[in-house]
Amino acid sequence: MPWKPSDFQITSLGEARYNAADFESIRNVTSDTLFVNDRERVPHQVVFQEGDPLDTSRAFEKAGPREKLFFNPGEVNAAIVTCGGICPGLNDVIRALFMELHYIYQARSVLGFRYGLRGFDPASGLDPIELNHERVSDIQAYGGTMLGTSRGHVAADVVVDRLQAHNIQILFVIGGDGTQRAAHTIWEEVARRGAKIAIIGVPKTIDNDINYVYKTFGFDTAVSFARDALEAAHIEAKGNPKGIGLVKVMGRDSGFIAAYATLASITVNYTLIPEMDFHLDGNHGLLNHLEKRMADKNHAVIVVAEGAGQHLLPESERERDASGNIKHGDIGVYLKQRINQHFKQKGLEVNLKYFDPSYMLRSLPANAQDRIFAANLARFAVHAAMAGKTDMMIGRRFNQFIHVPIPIAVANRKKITLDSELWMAVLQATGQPAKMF
Ligand SMILES: Nc1ncnc2c1ncn2[C@@H]1O[C@H](COP(=O)(O)OP(=O)(O)O)[C@@H](O)[C@H]1O
Ligand SMILES: O=P(O)(O)OC[C@H]1O[C@](O)(COP(=O)(O)O)[C@@H](O)[C@@H]1O
Ligand SMILES: [Mg+2]
Repeated sequence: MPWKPSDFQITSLGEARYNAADFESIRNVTSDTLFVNDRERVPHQVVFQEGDPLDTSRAFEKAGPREKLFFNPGEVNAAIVTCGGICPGLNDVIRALFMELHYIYQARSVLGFRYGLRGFDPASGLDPIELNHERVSDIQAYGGTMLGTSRGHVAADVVVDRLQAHNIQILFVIGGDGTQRAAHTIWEEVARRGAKIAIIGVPKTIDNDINYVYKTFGFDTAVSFARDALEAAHIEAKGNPKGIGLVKVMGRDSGFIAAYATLASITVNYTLIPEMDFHLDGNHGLLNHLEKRMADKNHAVIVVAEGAGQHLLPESERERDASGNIKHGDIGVYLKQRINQHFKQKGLEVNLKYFDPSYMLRSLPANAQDRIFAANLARFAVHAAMAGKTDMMIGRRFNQFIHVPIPIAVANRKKITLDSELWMAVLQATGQPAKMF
């Protein structure tokens, strides 16, 4: 999508009306030097040609506590909702949002809407819960989200009716690309009504496919778990005559989990991701290559992302989920069948062990890195909201937390490019051919 200067402008609810320093609790933790002003920018690119000027026309607002606030914190009723698939760290975000709102800004109340956008629909019969210290204090120890989540459409006017009925001034929307699109439509409805409600996105996805967040929370935890699965597959492959370990991991449209788990484990011989084209048959196809490797090395490990090789599957297997996302056919099971069939037809022995740890790596509590990152996103989200920013998501680039207008964040999905350093590293670590077709 082409960038226009106006794309970079963060939407605000209006002029700042309060001084953060007037509020005792904020003054206690925020020194003057910590305040970030609205003119501080993080450039879109940091690599440039010597002699060429750095293009600063495309830059993001730097996130952080503002000296001037739009809301009087003590009058704020905030709400939180988690949408889409679960992910390690969701509870850390909820907990940190509550703690920052309650203890630092001393907001009046924090409500948690249940089971994603569905919780806003009166027809669902789901009432929001009032969060307090006791309710959130230990939730980080558990995977999933204490609020529940869901997929499926709920009209923006239904959501805004409910926000207004509860006199909410700030809504934190934790979710992936679909959720951020929903957040944008909610903001459009808020703006249409001229309501003073800030809509702030916190990016969440196990697939790590959201732009302008170098890595989403939960991704690190998922990669560690996927690495364990790859190592188990390697042990099975080496421990059995003519062993093949085949592991399917999540990654609907982007193969980041497969790629990073490959690099973390270095036991993988073939990494198959949605971004690559590959064939099974033919001279250059995977099966022929695998046959040669098995003759040579007697074992192999393959990791496949769930969205890889969909062109190989029958069309009829493709459905959509309640949110409209394509439900992929099971490439893992298909590969298992085709590999077994290939070796059987050739009269060659093979012992294939199939691992499908996909849901397991989403449901874990966050590891140390993800916990730190998730809580930081939450803190920066509260700072942005209190300053009256809206229709934006917290991102992170070049080690800086930034404000990303939601339309920019969802304009493109983050994917692995096949000429990237990441993919070169995967090719080097696996030794697989750059083309398998
Ligand atoms: N384009 C869209 N406009 C409005 N709401 C959307 C849109 N896409 C998804 N949603 C809603 O956002 C929520 C989460 O979306 P989903 O795609 O399931 O997960 P994720 O946010 O993790 O990508 C669902 O309730 C879905 O209906
Ligand atoms: O079965 P579910 O819960 O709909 O989730 C499956 C999908 O969720 C994901 O784990 C993450 O997707 P989201 O980021 O959209 O939540 C995908 O990798 C996977 O295709
Ligand atoms: Mg999504």
